[in-house]
Amino acid sequence: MNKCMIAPSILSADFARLGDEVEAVLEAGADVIHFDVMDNHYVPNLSFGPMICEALRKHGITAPIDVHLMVSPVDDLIEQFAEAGASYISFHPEASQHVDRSLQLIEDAGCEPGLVLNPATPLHYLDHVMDKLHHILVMSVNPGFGGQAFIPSTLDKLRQVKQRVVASGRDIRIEIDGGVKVDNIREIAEAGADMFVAGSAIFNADDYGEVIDAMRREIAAVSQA
Ligand SMILES: O=C(CO)[C@@H](O)[C@H](O)COP(=O)(O)O
Repeated sequence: MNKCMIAPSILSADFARLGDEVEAVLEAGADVIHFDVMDNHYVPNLSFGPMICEALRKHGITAPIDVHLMVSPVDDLIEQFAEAGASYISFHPEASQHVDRSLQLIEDAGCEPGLVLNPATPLHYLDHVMDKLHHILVMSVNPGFGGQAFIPSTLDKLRQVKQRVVASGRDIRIEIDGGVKVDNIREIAEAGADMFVAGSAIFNADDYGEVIDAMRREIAAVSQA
């Protein structure tokens, strides 16, 4: 497995200065830009679509863009995000009529496919599709808003996802999203995550680099233990 990745969620960025904000977190050491797409239907909030993703690419952002689709239906947006410059695209299985087909559409569009599991979404959604997954995103809050508190029961869920990934023998990233902070990232890493989405913890700080460095130190403490 490659190194652990820090993925700031731009949902907590200053939208009036989005290009500069994304450059700033990348300069501060982020690996991936996490892009939360909300449709005010699958989740009770509305965020941004493919035009903003394309604008970031035009602004010169070359880092991977990790698109998290909180939308229903799913398939219509896949091609649009691939054309807009998405690198990874994940969706919620209960929002897709045909999960295998949606995963294949992402792959065919040239992006890395992933599935997202809400805190109460059963793991059986992973059955029969592990061979198609590049990443599994475990939500540690209910989707729709930044700044929520981490739900502790998702640690056990992470451990179970990790077991499934190990049993599959495949190199599937395990991503965690929601309420990730410097003071809980170590136990999250211990439970099996290797890609960490953090919105408010990074963008609400005065010094993005300080938070990202502190997160990396906490994660490194697990690998050295
Ligand atoms: O997908 C979501 C929320 O639906 C997340 O990506 C949040 O944006 C993470 O924000 P913090 O909990 O880190 O503030």
